[in-house]
Amino acid sequence: MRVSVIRHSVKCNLEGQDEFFTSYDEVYESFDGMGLQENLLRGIYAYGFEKPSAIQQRGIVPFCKGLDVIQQAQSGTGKTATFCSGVLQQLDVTLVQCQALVLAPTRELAQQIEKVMRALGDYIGVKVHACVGGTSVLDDKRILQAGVHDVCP
Ligand SMILES: Nc1ncnc2c1ncn2[C@@H]1O[C@H](COP(=O)(O)OP(=O)(O)OP(=O)(O)O)[C@@H](O)[C@H]1O
Repeated sequence: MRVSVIRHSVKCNLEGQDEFFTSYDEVYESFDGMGLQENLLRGIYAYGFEKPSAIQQRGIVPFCKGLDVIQQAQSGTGKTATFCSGVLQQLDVTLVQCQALVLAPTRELAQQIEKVMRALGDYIGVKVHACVGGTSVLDDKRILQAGVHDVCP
């Protein structure tokens, strides 16, 4: 399914119906209206976000509903916070085991995603770790063995 808005598009593929796309055109103009858990909302506001960006208005809720979401938007439009919010909303932090794997094409991006995930998930108590080149594999191993919810390799 494809929603196209000027320079922003969110494609959502409904699970089990991947042969065709249908429109998911709900727009949420505030974070409050998205049905996010309170501690995630606190993290979002504490990070300084007041109003969702265009891609966030369209992308966070379908992500939280478990739909497959492809986001396409220009750099700096808020895609990272969109999928971080979607991941954080669905985590069960009482289970200290890896529940999300975020793949990024560069070390810098993986570390940036780790930072945003940790900041937005601060009040949830999320444990995030970026596995990137140039750092100790032994440290990675130790941290992963101790348990994390989210890994950004
Ligand atoms: N709702 C928001 N309110 C205020 N600032 C925001 C909001 N969403 C994102 N930002 C800020 O805008 C900047 C760009 O956001 P982000 O990195 O999520 O964009 P992106 O689309 O993932 O960019 P890129 O494609 O370059 O990775 C960041 O500084 C982020 O903190």
